[in-house]
Amino acid sequence: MNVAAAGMAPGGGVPVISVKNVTVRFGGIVALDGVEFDIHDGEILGLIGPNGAGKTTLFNCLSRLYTPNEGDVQLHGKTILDQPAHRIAGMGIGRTFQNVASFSNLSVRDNIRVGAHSASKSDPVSDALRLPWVRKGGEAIDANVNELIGWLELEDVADLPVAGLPFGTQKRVELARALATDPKLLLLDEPAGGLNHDEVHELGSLIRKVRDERGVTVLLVEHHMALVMSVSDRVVVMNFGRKIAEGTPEEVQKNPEVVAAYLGGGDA
Ligand SMILES: Nc1ncnc2c1ncn2[C@@H]1O[C@H](COP(=O)(O)OP(=O)(O)OP(=O)(O)O)[C@@H](O)[C@H]1O
Repeated sequence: MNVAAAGMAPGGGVPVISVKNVTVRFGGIVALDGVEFDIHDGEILGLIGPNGAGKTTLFNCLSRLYTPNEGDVQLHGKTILDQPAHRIAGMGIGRTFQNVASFSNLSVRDNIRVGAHSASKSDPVSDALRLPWVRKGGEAIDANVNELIGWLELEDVADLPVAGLPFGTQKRVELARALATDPKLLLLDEPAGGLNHDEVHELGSLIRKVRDERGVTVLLVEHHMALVMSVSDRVVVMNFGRKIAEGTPEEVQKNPEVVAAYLGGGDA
C-alpha cells in the first residue's frame, strides 16, 4: 500500500492533524491558497514564512478561530470544522498565544487551574453545588496542576501573581496553562517573541522536552529561524498563502524557492 497516498504517517497510523486543501479569503485577499500538509504523531513541525505568508491565518484555522472557505482540517482523521473554538481543548488541542494571555492578577497556580478547567466537563451550576463528581474532578485537576508546576520548575513562584514575574517565566506559565488540558497536539504561536538569547535556547529545550517526556505533538509557528531549525523534525514553508516547501530543516534551508522568498521578503 502507498502510505503517502492513503494519508498515513510513514510509520503507519493516521496523522494527528491533516490540513487538506485549505483556502481562506478575506474579501479579495487570498490569505491561504490550497494548503496541504500532515503532522504525524510525536512530531515537532515548524511552520515558517515571511510576513504575510499566511501563518497566523493557518494557526487560526487549526485553533478554530477561522473556518476555511474551502478544504478541511482533520484531527486523527475527523474534521474539527464542525466544532466551535471553545471545544478544541476538550478535543485534545492546546494552544499558546503570541502575546502572553495569562490573567495577570491571578497566581501562577490559578492560571494553570483555569487552563485545566477549560477541558473539564464541569459547568458553573455543578461547580456551585459542589456535586461529588465535581469535587473528584477538582482533586484530579489539583494533582495535574501540581505536577505541571513541578515539571516546569514553577514551585518558587506558584502562589505569586503572574504580573511582575519575568517575561520568560510568564511564558512558562502560558505553556503550563496550555499543557494543563493534557493536549495531544500543542499549537505554539511565536513563543520566542520577546525572549532573549538564553531564554530562546531554554525554550528550544523545553519544546523538545514537551514532546519527549509528555508525548505531545507540536506545531511551532515562529519567526526565530535558529529555534525552528534546531527543534523541528520537519518544516513547512509558506509564502503568499501557499506552501512552497516541506522537508527536514536541512532540506528546506537548501531549497532555492525558500531562499528566494526570504531574500525577497527579508524579515527573518
Ligand atoms: N482579518 C484579516 N482581514 C483581511 N486580511 C487579512 C486578515 N488577516 C490576515 N490578512 C491578510 O492575509 C494575508 C496572510 O496574513 P497572516 O497574518 O496570516 O500572515 P503571517 O504569515 O502570519 O504574517 P506575520 O508573520 O506578519 O504575522 C496577509 O496578506 C494579510 O494582510
